[in-house]
Amino acid sequence: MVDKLIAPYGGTLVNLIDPAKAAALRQEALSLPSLDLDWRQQCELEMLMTGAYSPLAGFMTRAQCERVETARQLDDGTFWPVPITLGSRQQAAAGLKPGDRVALRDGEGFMLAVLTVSDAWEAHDEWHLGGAIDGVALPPHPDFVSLRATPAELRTLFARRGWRRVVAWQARQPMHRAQFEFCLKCGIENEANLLLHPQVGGDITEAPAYFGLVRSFLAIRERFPAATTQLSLLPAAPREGSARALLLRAIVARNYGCSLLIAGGEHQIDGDCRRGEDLTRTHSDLPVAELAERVGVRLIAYPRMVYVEDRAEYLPESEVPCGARLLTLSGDEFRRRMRAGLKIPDWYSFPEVIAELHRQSPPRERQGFTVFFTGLSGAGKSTLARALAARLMEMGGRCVTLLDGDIVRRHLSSELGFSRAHRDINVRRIGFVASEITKNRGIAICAPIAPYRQTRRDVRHMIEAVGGFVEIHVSTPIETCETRDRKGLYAKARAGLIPEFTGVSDPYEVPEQPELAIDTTGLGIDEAVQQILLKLEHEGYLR
Ligand SMILES: Nc1ncnc2c1ncn2[C@@H]1O[C@H](COP(=O)(O)OS(=O)(=O)O)[C@@H](OP(=O)(O)O)[C@H]1O
Ligand SMILES: Nc1ncnc2c1ncn2[C@@H]1O[C@H](COP(=O)(O)OP(=O)(O)O)[C@@H](O)[C@H]1O
Repeated sequence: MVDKLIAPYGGTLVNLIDPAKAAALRQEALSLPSLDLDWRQQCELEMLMTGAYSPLAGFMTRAQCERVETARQLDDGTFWPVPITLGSRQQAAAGLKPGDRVALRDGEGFMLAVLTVSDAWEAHDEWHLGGAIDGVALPPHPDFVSLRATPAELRTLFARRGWRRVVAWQARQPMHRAQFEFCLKCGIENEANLLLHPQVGGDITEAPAYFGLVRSFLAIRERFPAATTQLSLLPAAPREGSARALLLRAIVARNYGCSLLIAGGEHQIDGDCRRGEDLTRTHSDLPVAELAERVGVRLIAYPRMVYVEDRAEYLPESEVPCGARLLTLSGDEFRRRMRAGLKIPDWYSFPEVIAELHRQSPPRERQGFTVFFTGLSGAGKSTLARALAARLMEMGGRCVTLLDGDIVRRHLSSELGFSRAHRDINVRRIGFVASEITKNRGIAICAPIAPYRQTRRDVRHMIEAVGGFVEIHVSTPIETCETRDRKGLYAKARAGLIPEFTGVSDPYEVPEQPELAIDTTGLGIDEAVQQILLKLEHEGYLR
């Protein structure tokens, strides 16, 4: 049995923040240029400053990157698998040269560190900066404060609890029973403690699923023996699942005090469980296990785990008795059931974990969505939007917001006209408000002309990230609209009294793939609304 926690990679744990110097650095930064880091760069900086990337003490220079790419070595010959770099497209980065100092800030201007530039080069339309870091403060994380710990803090905690051999589970995905059982088994077989280290680096405003992930870990933590298991958040940004990235994770695990790392075991988008063997052997161009040994961390390949019904337990496939009845659920089937709100069997995942995932992304009928009408003036957008809102409110149980053109132009866009630029601003504002409503699980109904394809596409992307988006092209031809001419605008436009009038003297780009197209010529309003309701029902938005 080992008698001490594994030493950090390179021997000493790096800590780039000296609180005694912070005030002086902040003062100096008043006269320094600044770079704003995006969330990914902030993650990398945090990993450097806390020593998770020990022995690195800054971003790599070009020569160091090349050496890592070709020989996988740092200057002193230490093995290192991936370049750690800082690239920026900001103007402030362009003029920097070796010897310059630059303040690194988060998107809000909060100061994180000062970088002393030792190399600056241009590649892929970006300025790359290498150099040493003087840390001022870690990026602020207002969420899950009690679950955050630096490598030094975790090491102190482990030492206090008498932990000497720790196995890490670094995951970007929720843990189900197969992974749970395997982690338990690893702990027992290796006489090791377990660090559950979900990888949570990301932009929380863009990826709200992160909260559900962490809550699902809080739920499953209760299933592990409390005395031997620790849950903490790893502020690392996602990387592709390559062998090199795995080796970097091994270094990170070591710096956090772990001498064992479980490799693989997460569900992939393509539906199958990624197996440790895939990473350590089959798909690798590197002798991964050997290199991991140089890092000092033993990789434990996650095998294919199957549920053996007769024994009511999970086993690695290789240990399954001959002829045993097995149960499996593919990743695709799991996601289909989650989307539809169907039951997930208890043998697959713990009910409290599923409950957290459901809370985070409820089935479609409880998600927010936006119905986005687009079409010419007089096509019937407002009429249909109002009638649809009324029908949805009549059904009850959902909050419906109508963002009709008139309302928006009065309250949000009163200063705007009808130039292309102004129409774009108008439609993007509508999209932003609708995305907030959708994110908070309401129904937004929008009815602008929205004549430009690209703008509509951008709005769709923004909203689809947080819920549903249903585009309805009210495709009533201009002849009908002009005959209706409810407000007399077409007559005025033809007479040249209104410039830039959509369909007359301004373009309307027809939607290519709307969820629904409705020509209201000779169609009753009720019939049209019925078509929309059927569509919403069919897509799963309505019960
Ligand atoms: N030049 C010009 N072109 C088109 N429409 C005009 C114009 N000038 C005023 N109006 C009136 O404004 C309404 C369209 O505003 P929107 O906010 O929906 O337009 S846009 O999406 O920003 O293009 C539109 O209302 P609807 O008839 O309800 O579509 C018109 O009544
Ligand atoms: N099936 C239908 N759907 C919507 N509007 C219709 C329909 N049939 C006739 N109309 C009439 O067409 C006009 C559409 O005007 P409006 O809804 O203000 O259009 P928009 O908002 O697209 O400018 C209204 O006078 C409405 O009564």
